[in-house]
Amino acid sequence: MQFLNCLPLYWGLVHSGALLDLELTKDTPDRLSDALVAGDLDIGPISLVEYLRHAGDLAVLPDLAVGSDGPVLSVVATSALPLSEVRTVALGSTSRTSVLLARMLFEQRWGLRPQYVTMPPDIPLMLREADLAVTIGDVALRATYDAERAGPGHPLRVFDLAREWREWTGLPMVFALWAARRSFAAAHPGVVKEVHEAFRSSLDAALLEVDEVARRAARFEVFDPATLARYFTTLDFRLGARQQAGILEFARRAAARGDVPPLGEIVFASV
Ligand SMILES: C=C(O[C@@H]1C=C(C(=O)O)C=C[C@H]1O)C(=O)O
Repeated sequence: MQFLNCLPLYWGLVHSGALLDLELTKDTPDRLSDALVAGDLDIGPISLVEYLRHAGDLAVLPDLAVGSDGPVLSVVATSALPLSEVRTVALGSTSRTSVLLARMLFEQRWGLRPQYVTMPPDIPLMLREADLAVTIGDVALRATYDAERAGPGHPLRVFDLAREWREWTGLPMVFALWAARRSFAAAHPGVVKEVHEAFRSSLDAALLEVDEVARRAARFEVFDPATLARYFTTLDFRLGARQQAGILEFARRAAARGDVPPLGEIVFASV
């Protein structure tokens, strides 16, 4: 995914030369999700909502996710107004899960009924059309840091949607996971295992030397090394019991609203 959040996952692939014989694809999460579902990708990251819509066709790679157990810094609602005065909401077009999370929070947690419009993820443009903007990824991370740096004088309020979810449910939020199409996993178990191992060890290596990863990444990103190191260690890449409980709770609430079919169980690929 062409977001900073995946850099630790891909970091070690470059060093180890793993997966060089596979074709790697880079795109926004919404497009990668569509490609996996359509069968144009065999293994890839998938936004949680899209997983829930197609769980029957997919096998989840264990122990790999993009989420957070508390604030995530890069999934935010931004507004010049207090929430109670928000009437219109612009939802960023690269997100599937965070925009549904935002709707749940508005409607079920805060008891508000704003009008929604979907737009490309550009906060100034979104705030020209709507009272509040929901964005993910690097744009959202920038908004968090601008607000932190400016302090109380900042004209915009920034709401971290993973923090809101955690306060609401007591659980981590999982935004994306990795999955293979089940037909592919059945036909090529060795490839799924190899890809899983490559990602896992890449991630472990990156998190072990996170300051070095942040320092190098800062050379070609707008964020400084300390900011990047904090972000990489804020993200939760695990898919353990708590994260799975977070997924099941999100699935239950999303199904109750009619946004996704009910989730039976999470079927994992054997690796
Ligand atoms: C934490 C993030 O999670 C992302 C949120 C997604 C979504 O809302 O659909 C999809 C992929 C994840 O990368 C982020 O992008 O900042």
